[in-house]
Amino acid sequence: MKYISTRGQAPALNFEEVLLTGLAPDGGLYVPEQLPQFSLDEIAGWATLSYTDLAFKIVQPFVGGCIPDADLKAIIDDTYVDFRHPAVAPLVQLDKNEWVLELFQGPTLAFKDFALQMLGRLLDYVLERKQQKVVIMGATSGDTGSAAIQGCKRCSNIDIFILHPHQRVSDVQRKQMTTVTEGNIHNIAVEGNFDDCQSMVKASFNDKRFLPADRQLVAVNSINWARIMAQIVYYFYAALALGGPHRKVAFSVPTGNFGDIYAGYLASKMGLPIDQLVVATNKNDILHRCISNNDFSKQQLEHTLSPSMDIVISSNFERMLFDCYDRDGAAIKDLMERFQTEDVKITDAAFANVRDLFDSHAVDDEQTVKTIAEVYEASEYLLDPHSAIGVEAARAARRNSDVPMVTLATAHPAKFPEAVMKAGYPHEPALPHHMADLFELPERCTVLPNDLAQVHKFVVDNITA
Ligand SMILES: Cc1ncc(COP(=O)(O)O)c(C=O)c1O
Ligand SMILES: N[C@@H](CCOP(=O)(O)O)C(=O)O
Repeated sequence: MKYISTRGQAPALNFEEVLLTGLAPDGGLYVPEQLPQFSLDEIAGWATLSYTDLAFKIVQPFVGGCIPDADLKAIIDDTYVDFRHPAVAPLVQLDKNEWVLELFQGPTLAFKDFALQMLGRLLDYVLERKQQKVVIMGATSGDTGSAAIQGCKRCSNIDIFILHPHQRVSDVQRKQMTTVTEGNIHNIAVEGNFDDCQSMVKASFNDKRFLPADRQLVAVNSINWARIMAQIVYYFYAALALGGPHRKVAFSVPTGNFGDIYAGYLASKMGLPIDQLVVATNKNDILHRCISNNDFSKQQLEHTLSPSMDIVISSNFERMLFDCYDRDGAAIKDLMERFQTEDVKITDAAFANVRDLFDSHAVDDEQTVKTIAEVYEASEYLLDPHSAIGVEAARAARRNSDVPMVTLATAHPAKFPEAVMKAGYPHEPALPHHMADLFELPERCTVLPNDLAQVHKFVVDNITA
């Protein structure tokens, strides 16, 4: 399995190389040259597999022999041990043909654990084998950071630096990151927004000269292909549980960096019959405007009750556009470079492709709160604000009520007490047992200005010997 860049000018890599990188040297993102294809009969044969056995079937072809099967199987078997539900990703029914897929049963209570528990173990395995030390830089709007820290904190070959927007993540999210005080974990609160953090991380990948020569820079954000790969699995798992592949299923996905829904799009390209993919956004609705109206113009980032989706510049949309432009790397390079400085439109042909693949809907804070309240009233099921946006978008954009519609519940409501209590829930939702002492633990975090040179100095000064 080879991985190529969306901008067409970088050397192809194998899985191990792509795991240990971030952006391609031409500024693009890596994607598989060819996707594995599964027949309906093959997929149907997986209906009784456990989550981990299914994950192995889907992940193994992407690894392309870089890790022996027995070792890969052991890594995947270990990946979900800390999930709190035996199904790993349980489905909960809200109404006739309306479901939520709970992706928050992992250690940090968000869907990011699915990929970052695996990524941490893959990195540990590969780095031990190569006896190599690396630096991780990641940007978070609240959830990737803690999931990456939990996934990687035991890896002695990794120093991890996580940038989050200062005072713009929830208290639970911040404490999940800053109370992990192992020496190789560094939290940086940037005086800026998530886009600022993400653009500093991407700039670091584009020019790595700030790092000592013996350290490679590795990504934990969804620019890292391995993140996307692990997220494909739960689309198959949910569809199989609801009668797939011989019955189509629809998905609604709370969206920010476009990694999660892109994984759903890949699942369908790999052979899973999916009826509809709904891109659900908050008021930061560039993706909704682009998908519905070919308006790909950047607007000021707004802070909302769903802070993890407060993202304007969405990394993985480029991966999807690459396909919608018939894999024309030069056209994507031109489009993405112009997108930095001007309002762009995608070509008519690419727009038609996008419209074929996705529906979209944007939900503001007022409606988010209303949906949390309505769903709780109707079924006593408490949604977090991100998942509520997914449910609301599913209801608004749904095309066929005979098809099961699955909303990805991307976070646990206890991470976002503000939104939940605005919806009339009488108290802060309880944190699961393993986090009961979160608010008593000491925190370690460094506040830095929105300045790349200062962030780089901090990174270099804190790399362990
Ligand atoms: C809780 C939650 N929901 C949804 C999203 C959006 O997912 P994606 O960035 O993969 O589109 C995020 C962050 O990315 C998140 O943390
Ligand atoms: N919502 C994310 C933003 C980063 O997204 P990623 O999937 O690219 O890591 C977060 O919670 O940090």
